[in-house]
Amino acid sequence: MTTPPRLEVQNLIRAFDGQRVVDRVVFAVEAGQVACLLGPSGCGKSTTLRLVAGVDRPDSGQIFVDGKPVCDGKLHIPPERRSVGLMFQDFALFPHLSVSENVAFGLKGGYSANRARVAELLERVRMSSHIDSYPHELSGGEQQRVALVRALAPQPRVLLMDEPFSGLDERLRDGIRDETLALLKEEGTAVLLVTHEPDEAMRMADQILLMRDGRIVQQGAPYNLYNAPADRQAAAFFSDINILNGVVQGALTETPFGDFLTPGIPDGSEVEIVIRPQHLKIDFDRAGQGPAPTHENGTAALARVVRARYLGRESLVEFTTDQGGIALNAVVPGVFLPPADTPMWLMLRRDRVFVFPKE
Ligand SMILES: Nc1ncnc2c1ncn2[C@@H]1O[C@H](COP(=O)(O)OP(=O)(O)OP(=O)(O)O)[C@@H](O)[C@H]1O
Repeated sequence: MTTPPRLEVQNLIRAFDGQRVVDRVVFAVEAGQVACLLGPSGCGKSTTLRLVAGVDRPDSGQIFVDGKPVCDGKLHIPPERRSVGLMFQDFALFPHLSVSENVAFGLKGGYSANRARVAELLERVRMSSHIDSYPHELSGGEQQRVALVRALAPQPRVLLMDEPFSGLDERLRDGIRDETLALLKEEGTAVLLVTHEPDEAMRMADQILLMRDGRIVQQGAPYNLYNAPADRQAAAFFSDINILNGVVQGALTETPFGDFLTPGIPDGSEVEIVIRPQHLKIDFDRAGQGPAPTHENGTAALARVVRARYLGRESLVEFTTDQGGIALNAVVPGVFLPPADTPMWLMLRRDRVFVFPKE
């Protein structure tokens, strides 16, 4: 017999004032997996999380924990009986309780009956020396670590996290994210984490659930979402993008960068050819001569520099192609600041190009 997923959600629908903010949402999270609900503000991420937590009820759909229903058309198991831990944005620790008492809060028998578990968890997040401190004596990052182990102390089957790192200083964030991830993996908890930051989802998730207007528009490993986005908006969510517009003729679309295969799209349809700025190749002009076409990069097109800016780790160079006046941005590692009007040859890495019917 196969083990059911730790968390499974089937056809979840929730509407406010007749407007669906969660629309036929389906996903599953396995033990030891981090799934990130990712999407722009207002797309329904927090509402989905609240439904799973049990603090709100869906209009229809089912939620299962370890294969057992906790919510369906009739059944509504209250939040405290779902084996689900919560860690929300304002992870407020109880100010009148010490660190050890905070961590032991959800444990039967309190701190005195659970000294070993509390000590082990605090050790795990390097907070042992603060065991008797009170929340106001801790930094934001320290409070966050205590909040994490408080949520994990009762060994929930599923941990729900809503923008848990958003209150932290940016320099602290990466370290705490990595530490959190290591602890979650060790505990083997299934995690559903809400974020609107693609970088956070890429860093944390085994599985990204990309949401838009209440629906999950794509789900899969970070690599797949980045390298095989479902549509233009999904591509644009993870980085800036360049778009070349074209029209299909005989399963091909002609551009200054050569022809692109557009099979399955009817003749005369408009398409968008999308490429991320870091996937453009740039070559110098040699008296009007550019690089020869290649299988990997197609045909080179002559372009002029509009503006170049240094961004720290990389440089952003804006171009316009001579043919067709197409505006294209290229991201180049390090310092690369050619003056305006410099002619250069651009190529598109064919394996990094996405073709979508125009939306
Ligand atoms: N109790 C409610 N009553 C009416 N509308 C609500 C309620 N809760 C949420 N909404 C609406 O549902 C939509 C989705 O909200 P939700 O908080 O789930 O989005 P989100 O993706 O988590 O956004 P954010 O990242 O800004 O928190 C929003 O338009 C919001 O105004």
